[in-house]
Amino acid sequence: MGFRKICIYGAGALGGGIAAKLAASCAEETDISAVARGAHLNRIRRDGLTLREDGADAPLVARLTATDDPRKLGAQDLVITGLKGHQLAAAAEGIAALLKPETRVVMILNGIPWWYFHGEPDNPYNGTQLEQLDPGGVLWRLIGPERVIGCVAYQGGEVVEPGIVHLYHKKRLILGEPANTASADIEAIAALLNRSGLVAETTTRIRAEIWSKLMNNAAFNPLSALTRATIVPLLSDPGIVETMERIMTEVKALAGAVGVPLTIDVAQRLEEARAIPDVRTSMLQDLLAGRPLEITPLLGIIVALGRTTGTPTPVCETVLHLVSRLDEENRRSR
Ligand SMILES: NC(=O)C1=CN([C@@H]2O[C@H](COP(=O)(O)OP(=O)(O)OC[C@H]3O[C@@H](n4cnc5c(N)ncnc54)[C@H](OP(=O)(O)O)[C@@H]3O)[C@@H](O)[C@H]2O)C=CC1
Ligand SMILES: CC(C)(CO)C(=O)C(=O)O
Repeated sequence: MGFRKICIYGAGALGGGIAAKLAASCAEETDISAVARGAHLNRIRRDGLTLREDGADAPLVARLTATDDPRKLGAQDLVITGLKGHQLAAAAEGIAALLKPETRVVMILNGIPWWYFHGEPDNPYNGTQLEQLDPGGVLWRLIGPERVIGCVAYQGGEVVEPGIVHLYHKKRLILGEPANTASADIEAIAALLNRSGLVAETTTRIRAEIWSKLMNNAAFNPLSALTRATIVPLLSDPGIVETMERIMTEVKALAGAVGVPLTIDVAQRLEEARAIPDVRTSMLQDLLAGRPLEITPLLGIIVALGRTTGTPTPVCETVLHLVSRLDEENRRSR
C-alpha cells in the first residue's frame, strides 16, 4: 500500500531523526507530521527540526507539521512511534486518534514490547497480555497488536537540545511482523526509510532480533545509568564487563526458555559492542535529563518472565532493584 500520510509519534532521538529524514526525502508525495511536546515542540515549530548526523557536512533542517494534539492530524496510513516503552500507555489515546482500519503502526522499541505474545498461534503464551508493559490493556484495546510492526534499532541518537537531534552509530533498523511473515508493508516501509538515507531491513524472525538487542540493552543501559558512564568507560571496567556478561547470559537463557534460542556468543557480543561510539545510552540520557527511566521493558519484564518460566535471573533482579531505586530518587529530585 502507498503511505500518503505518515505521522511520527514521539519525535525524540530516533523518532525525530526519522521524521527529519522522511520530511527531507519524501515530503513532496507524502504528508509527514510529528507529535512532540514542550520546549522541543516549540522549537520545532519555530525553527524546524534540526538533524545532525556524523559524517554529514551540514545539519539538515526539516520543516514539518508538529503538534502535541494528534487529533488535529487526522487518520494516517502509517504511524511510527519513537516513544519509550514506559511512555506508550499514556499516549495510547493519542495514537488511537491517528488510526483508521488499515493504518499500520511501527513501534521502535528497546526491550520486550507489549505486543510480544501476539501473532504466534503455536506459542503456548500466545494471546498473553503483559500487564507490566500495557497497564489495563490500554494499548491492546486502543491500538491492537494486529496493526503493529516491530522495530529493533541499532541506530543511536539523542535530543541534544530542544529542536535539535543528533543521530550517530548508523547501523540498522530492523522491521518485522509479529506473525513472523514477510509482508508488502514492511518492505515498503524499509524502502521508504532506505530512500531517506537511513539503513533499514526486514526480517521474518523479529523476536530473535528483539532478544538479541535486549542482551545489549539489559546490560548496558542500567549499568550506564547506575555508574553515569558512557560506553567506553563501561567496557573498560573488568568488574562491569563481568556483570554485563552475566546479564547477557541470563537474557540469552530466558530467550531460549520462551522459544527463541539464540546462537550469539556472549563474549563475542561484548567484543562487537566495542564498535559502539562513546555515547550516553538512552537510559543515561533520561537519567541526566531527570526523566523517568525505561526499566520495565528492559529488566522488569525479564525478571517477571524468568519467574513465569522458571529461569533464574539473579543478576538482572539485583540490577533491577538498584536501578529502580535510582529512578525513584531521580523522580523525587525533579
Ligand atoms: N536513543 C537511542 O540511542 C536509542 C533508543 N532506542 C530505543 O528507541 C525507543 C525510543 O527512544 P529515544 O528515541 O531515545 O526516545 P526519546 O526519549 O529521545 O524520545 C521520546 C520522545 O517522545 C516524547 N513523548 C513522550 N510521550 C509523549 C506524548 N505523550 N506526547 C508527545 N510526545 C511524547 C518525549 O518527550 P519528553 O522528552 O518530554 O518525554 C521525547 O521527545 C526506546 O525504546 C529506546 O530504548 C533504541 C536504540 C538506540
Ligand atoms: C546503547 C545503545 C545505542 C546500543 O546498545 C542503545 O540501544 C541505547 O542507548 O538504548
